[in-house]
Amino acid sequence: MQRITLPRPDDWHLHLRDGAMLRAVLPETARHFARAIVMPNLVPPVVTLDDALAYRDRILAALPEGMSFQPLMTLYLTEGTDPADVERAAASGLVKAVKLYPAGATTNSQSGVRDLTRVMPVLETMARIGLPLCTHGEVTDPQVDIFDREAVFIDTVLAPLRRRLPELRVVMEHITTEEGVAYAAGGGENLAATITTHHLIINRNHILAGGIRPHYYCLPVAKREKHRLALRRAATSGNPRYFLGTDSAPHVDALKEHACGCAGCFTATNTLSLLAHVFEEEGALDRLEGFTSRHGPAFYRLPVNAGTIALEKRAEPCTWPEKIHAEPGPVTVFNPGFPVHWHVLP
Ligand SMILES: NC(=O)N[C@@H](CC(=O)O)C(=O)O
Ligand SMILES: [Zn+2]
Ligand SMILES: [Zn+2]
Repeated sequence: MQRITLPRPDDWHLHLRDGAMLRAVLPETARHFARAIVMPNLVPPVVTLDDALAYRDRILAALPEGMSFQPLMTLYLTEGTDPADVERAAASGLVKAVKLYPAGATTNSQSGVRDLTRVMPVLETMARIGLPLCTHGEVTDPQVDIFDREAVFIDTVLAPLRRRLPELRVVMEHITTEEGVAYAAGGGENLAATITTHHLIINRNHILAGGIRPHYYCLPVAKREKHRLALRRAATSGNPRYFLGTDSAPHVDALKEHACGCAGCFTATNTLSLLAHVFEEEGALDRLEGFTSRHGPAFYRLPVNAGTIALEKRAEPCTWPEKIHAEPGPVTVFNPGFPVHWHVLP
């Protein structure tokens, strides 16, 4: 029997939603993760420090008795964001990043940024105080093929921005391409990238070949196999530029299994077991703790968590509920499509 022990992990990109959905999904994350960077794409979005503090209170109120979890808050960058509010938010110690959604790029991104020049005063403030910018790195130009939108974002938005403001600290969220892997590798210490669990497991065939599988549809959409392999090499490389951001994104089944289905994979429940499986396949189990527990805190300038979590490889496969039952409706748990034997110990 094989066993591994990790410093308690963190999730550097998570969607918790609000209200009844928040209550249903929060325990799935808090069971295994000590902290998470909580995405601000609520309706209406979490824009100001006051919004973030109120949302943080709702998250803590939704946490079941006996569980501990620290939400690391983010602000949703809009063209009306006030640099002084961002500076106060950073000084509060409770807001750890600002999130850039190009308007129209993904779920609830309508209030995002259309013209980067309008947010330059905010970005200059963030560069000065060292507050990271988390990016949903896809262009929204309908002329650009959806499979190219990340690479085009890097060339036409991110690289020019970083040349203009090299001190700005940037996290490329949920990278999905070899171009993303390469750009993050060469970006120096002000740049990092999160990688999701599902993008290490599925490529675009999983979504489209032999029938359309809406529960594998997320944004950025999974790409061809060579990109998945590049992500696996990056995640298991030991390079501190890369760390885990699950992008676990619950949507009720009725909205996933729909003529115009929502983007998002819900992986909070089984992420750690899946990651152990992937890292073992890559012969890199010893590097799992860097990815889940050390590289993220190093970038965000936070301590590594004091507690630990153990996983054990057993002959019998893990079992998970097929769905989480939230009051607004069931949420399908990500199905990797193969048996997984790494059990998280209670
Ligand atoms: N990743 C997704 O496919 N969906 C996310 C938004 C996002 O992270 O882009 C969501 O909020 O549902
Ligand atoms: Zn995103
Ligand atoms: Zn996300």
